[in-house]
Amino acid sequence: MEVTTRRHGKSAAHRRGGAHVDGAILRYAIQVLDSLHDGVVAVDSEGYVIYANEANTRITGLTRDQVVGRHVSEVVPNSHILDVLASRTPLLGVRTRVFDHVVVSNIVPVYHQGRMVGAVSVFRDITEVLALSRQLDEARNTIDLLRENLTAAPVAEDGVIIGQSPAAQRMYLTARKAATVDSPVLIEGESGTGKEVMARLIHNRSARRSQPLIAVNCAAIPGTLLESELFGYEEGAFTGSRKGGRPGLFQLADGGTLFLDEIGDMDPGLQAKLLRALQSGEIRRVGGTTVQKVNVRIISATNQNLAQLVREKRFREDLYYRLRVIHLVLPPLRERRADLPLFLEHAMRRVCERLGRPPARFSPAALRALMAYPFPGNIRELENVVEQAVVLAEGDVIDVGDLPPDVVGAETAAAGPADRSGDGWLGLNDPGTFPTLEEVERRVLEAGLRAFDSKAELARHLGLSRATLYRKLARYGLA
Ligand SMILES: Nc1ncnc2c1ncn2[C@@H]1O[C@H](COP(=O)(O)OP(=O)(O)OP(=O)(O)O)[C@@H](O)[C@H]1O
Repeated sequence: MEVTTRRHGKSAAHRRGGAHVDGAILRYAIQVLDSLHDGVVAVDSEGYVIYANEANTRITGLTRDQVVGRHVSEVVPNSHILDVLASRTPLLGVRTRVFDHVVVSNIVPVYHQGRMVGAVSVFRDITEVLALSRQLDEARNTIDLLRENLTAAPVAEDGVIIGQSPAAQRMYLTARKAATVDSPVLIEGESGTGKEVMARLIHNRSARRSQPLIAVNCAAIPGTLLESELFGYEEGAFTGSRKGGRPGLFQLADGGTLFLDEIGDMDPGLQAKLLRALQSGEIRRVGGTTVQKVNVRIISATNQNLAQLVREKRFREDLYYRLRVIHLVLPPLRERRADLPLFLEHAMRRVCERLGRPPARFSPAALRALMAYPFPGNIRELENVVEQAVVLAEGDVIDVGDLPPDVVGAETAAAGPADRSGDGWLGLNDPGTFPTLEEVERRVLEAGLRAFDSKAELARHLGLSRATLYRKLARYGLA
């Protein structure tokens, strides 16, 4: 390779005389190239490597001996140097993966006396930059998530716990919107998840709040009786009917809200009459001939899967869609563990007030046991457990011994070494209880939240970034 300087117009080799100076300058130039932080690889016009600097070794892990003299395609199969040789035009800012590094290169053809003699690639390792930018993205996501949580709904309102989990907050926002309109609302959820509480919250925030909210449990009243309960009856409609007849709940709720609990248990004949009343906005008393206009907002609830009842033809499809204009699904407590401390504290305050006792608190061990218990009866069961414990406790600290045996047993079962080590812990012994991967992930996250002091520690242990852990927790309503 000939190296010349043009500082004084003449070649330095010519001025200082011969090969000795060329050699010195060449050595100096090579020192310069080797001291660069960026990698440099030069190839001849056929693509054989004639030079690679030290940074190339640091970045690619390949020594000079492994590179120089070999064809560039053997060294880095996806190298863009060959493209430059073929096109004879520079390629700037091109990104290439070299083994486990990502580099960004500027590749230019080298000309000597008008003839292309090769190409040189100067590249920079951006692996770390990419990793940092990924971390920055994750940090941004976490900030967004936290900001969303901070600016979202309150955690409690009018004695109703909303909860902190994103699922609960979303549900609350839907309920708040539901309060601004008159459309029918269907609330689904297991027993004790707070369906009636939610219905009252919607009514109390709506323009109808000064009018009555009438609640009726459709499962508790036999079909024919329920019809006259809902629509009222005329005098003489049936044996034993009251003189002058009686107004129905629709009439009593006029201007307000009618809460139809356990709607899934309504018999098919009555379903048809209810649908007619909702479509026309008119009701007809049992035994009556005239119709009466009513202005009633319907909120219905069920702990059954109404869509499934529709599929089984046990619930009218047209009525289902009529009732389900706004659809709220209340999660069971086991799917919103992050909200458990709020519910426990709320129940404790209420129970102590009701019993006229000074405020009590849970010992850490009692709290751990409660956090491990699945509460199949949901918030209602949680309230009963707290009341039982407060009644049994001697002082103002509720300890494990004050909790019902079921609750304590659950923790032992969840944490017992024999259980945890065996496949039985996840129900892997039986196809009937065999979990999906999602269920396994959820259960591991739930257990992790109990086992580790902080989410940062849990994320580290699971080998997840904090943002990924937060996203997963949010997905399962555990954030
Ligand atoms: N968000 C909440 N905040 C505070 N307490 C609640 C909340 N939700 C429910 N509760 C309490 O839990 C108990 C059960 O609530 P609710 O009767 O509304 O449940 P439900 O889903 O309608 O039950 P069911 O299906 O058995 O009728 C009530 O005592 C209620 O006060």
